[in-house]
Amino acid sequence: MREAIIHGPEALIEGATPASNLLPLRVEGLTLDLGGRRVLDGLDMELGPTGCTVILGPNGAGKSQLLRVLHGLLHPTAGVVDWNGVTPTQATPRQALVFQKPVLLRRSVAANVDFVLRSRGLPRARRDDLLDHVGLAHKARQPARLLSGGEAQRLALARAMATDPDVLFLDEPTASLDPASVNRIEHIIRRATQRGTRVILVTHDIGQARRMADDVVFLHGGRVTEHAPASRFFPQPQTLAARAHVTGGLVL
Ligand SMILES: Nc1ncnc2c1ncn2[C@@H]1O[C@H](COP(=O)(O)OP(=O)(O)OP(=O)(O)O)[C@@H](O)[C@H]1O
Repeated sequence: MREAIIHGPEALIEGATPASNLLPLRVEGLTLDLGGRRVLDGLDMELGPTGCTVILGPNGAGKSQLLRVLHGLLHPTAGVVDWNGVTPTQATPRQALVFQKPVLLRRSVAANVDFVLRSRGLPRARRDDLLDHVGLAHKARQPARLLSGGEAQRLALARAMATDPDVLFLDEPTASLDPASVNRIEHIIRRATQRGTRVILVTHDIGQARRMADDVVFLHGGRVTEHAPASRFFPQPQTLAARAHVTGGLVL
């Protein structure tokens, strides 16, 4: 049996004001079967009110499917997902999920943000600030399909932040981006966290995990095998699998 090290919600991150009453998040016995396969297997965890949680784990561990269940896109086969008394489906409108491959409309950069603002009945006047915030104001009239990978990710972030979500899920937002683009996106995420947005980030970039994480959830075989503050996780991962993952070894 795998060792499970679960810690409760962390203290408030200094300087951050929780914008949300969706936290803490409590997950108990979360099980998800897909295509006759058990993808999440009795997963338990609890996330505190502020900061950035990084979810680490090898390919196929269940990280992306976990984000989908927490966000209410997939219904669990069994178990409890409790957003402070609210179900994932009820919580969905107050959350945003950015996929690894940004989903953008075949319209201009500006129209991509306008679409989100309009769909939520929010003033279009916010668009210029949002584009400025992600460094894309000068590309507002350009078709979104002509953006580079890093620019497209930043536009996806602008769209996600247009609704001022309480919780922002990011699934490998900087995969295959150059170091400067990674830096810009990390800066945007950090500012969101400082403003009180709760960030839950999946990444395979251990350097990024070290830079961004307040706490780390290590997922293996559809289970949380370790959950600890980053300051404790990185120097001393408690499980063999987490140790191997952090040092680039083979996770069995
Ligand atoms: N629709 C599906 N039917 C059956 N199995 C699925 C389905 N979708 C995902 N899976 C399986 O669920 C497991 C977890 O997938 P998931 O995408 O969550 O992994 P991950 O940890 O995000 O991996 P990666 O790091 O490679 O992105 C994988 O083994 C995958 O093959």
